[in-house]
Formats: sequence, C-alpha cells, structure tokens
Amino acid sequence: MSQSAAVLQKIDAPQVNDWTNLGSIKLSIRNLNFYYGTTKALKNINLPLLTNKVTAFIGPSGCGKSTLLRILNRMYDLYPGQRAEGEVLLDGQSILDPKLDINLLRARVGMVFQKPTPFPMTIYDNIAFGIKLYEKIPKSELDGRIETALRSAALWDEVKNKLNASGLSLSGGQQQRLCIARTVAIRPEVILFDEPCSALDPISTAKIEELIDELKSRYTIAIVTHNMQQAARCSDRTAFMYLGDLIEFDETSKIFMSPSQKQTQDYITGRFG
Ligand SMILES: Nc1ncnc2c1ncn2[C@@H]1O[C@H](COP(=O)(O)OP(=O)(O)OP(=O)(O)O)[C@@H](O)[C@H]1O
Repeated sequence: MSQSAAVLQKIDAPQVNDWTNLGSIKLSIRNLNFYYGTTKALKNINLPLLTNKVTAFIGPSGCGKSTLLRILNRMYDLYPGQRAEGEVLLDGQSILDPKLDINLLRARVGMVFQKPTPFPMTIYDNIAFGIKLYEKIPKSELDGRIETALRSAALWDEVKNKLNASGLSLSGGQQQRLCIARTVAIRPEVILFDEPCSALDPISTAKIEELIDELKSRYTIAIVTHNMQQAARCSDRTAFMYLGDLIEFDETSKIFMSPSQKQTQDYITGRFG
C-alpha cells in the first residue's frame, strides 16, 4: 500500500481520556460533533484547553481546525444549517447553551482572524469601538485603556503619535497587531488565533509569535496554524487533527519529538498534508 493510501485509511482515533494532572482547565471540549448541514466535520472531539497555556491545532487542510476554533466563540451561529452537538464548557459553564448571551461569550473569548481586519476608522477608534460596546467609561479612562491595549500588542511606540490616522494606513503586520490590541482591550479570558501570520512577512510573524508568548501569562490561547515551526515555537500543547478526528493531543515537545501516533509522525515530517 502506498504511503498516501496508508494515511487515508480510517483512523481509529485515540481520545484524550485522562485529564488528571493536566493543571487548570479553562475550556473542556467533550464528545463534540459538528455538522455543516448533513456533512459531519468534527467527530467526537475530546480536548481540554489549559489555563494560561497556548494550544496549537494542526493538521492537513480540511481536517477541521478552523471549525473547532470557531465553535469556541460560537462563530458558526451566524450561519444557518451549522450545528454543534456535545459539550463545551468555559470555566464549567456550557457555551453551546442556546440561551447563552453570545455578546458576553465573545467578550470573554476573543478572536483574531487570518487576514488583518481593522475597521475603516482611526487607530484610536478601532480600539475604543469594542470597549464602548461593553462599557461606559470616561474619556480619560478610555485613553488609558487604549494605551494599555496598544502596549500589550507591542504597537504603542509605532502609533502613539498618530492615533487619529486610519487603521488601514498601517502595514499588514501593524494591522494584525492593531486587531490583537482591539481584542485585548475588551479584556477577554481566551484568545483564538486563526492562522494569524499567514498574510504576514517573517519579521511581522516573529513579532506576533513573541506577542503570543507574552500574552499567555494573562490569557488562555488557541492557535490554528499550518506552520509546523510556528506550532513548535509558540505552543505548550498541540492537537493534531485529521479528517475531523482528533488523532493526538500532548505536550508540544512530545508531539514534535516522539509522537505516539504514526499519522502524527507522518504529518510533522511532511509525508502528507
Ligand atoms: N461553510 C461550510 N460548508 C460546508 N462544509 C464546510 C464549510 N466550511 C468547512 N467545511 C468543511 O468542513 C471540513 C473542515 O473544514 P475546516 O475549514 O475546519 O478545515 P481546516 O482544517 O481549518 O482547513 P484549512 O487548513 O484548509 O483552513 C472540510 O471538509 C470542509 O470542506
């Protein structure tokens, strides 16, 4: 049997059953299935996301990484015909509950997308906009929050003298850091990054990776990436997915140095995907 035929065989995916001794769990994903209409995109996923750790989701195109990430702040709610079954708990509270306040959830679980998406407004307003959605605070306090958010995103020094310039006038890497500042300003507990560097040059990518490393002391982070080096550099834990199954979840060093599943080994060594 050829290598590719071998990896395309149905995989008897092991589950992450033993959650003891993992440390504090921020998000628990249990028996999660996801459907696009009649297509099942995620199959019985069981995965803990640990508090103040970075978890990377890796796997070949179409394996379900973005689908899984987008469930964590109910992004799929915007689209009819998409549905999740199972359990996702944030600090023990179900986020799949239809009665849940979605705006509140998205304030707790922020998201940074693949392409930088600043609003067509000033740098200042890009950040003020989100804060004002959730809070009424005096201008002086707002100014402080904006500075703090821009400092957290390592952008303050580059923009402090042009806060009234358009967010769209920044470079791609600066725009992505503006989007991170916008997310951080709302004071979330979890930040989801969906391939945040795929549109960026290597220097901007390095800055975002440094930033993720700094942010994890305050936030729980999940990142989807196609870049194996990025997953290895940035994350504490890695989940390898394949055809909607979670194949392996472990410490990142273990996944990259001595994975327990052959499919993981084949993927990280570039034999498929
Ligand atoms: N809107 C949609 N409607 C129907 N099927 C979809 C939709 N979005 C994704 N899918 C399917 O769900 C599966 C998982 O897709 P998903 O985008 O989560 O994969 P991915 O691992 O993030 O891929 P990539 O690395 O290419 O972004 C794929 O088979 C895909 O074709």
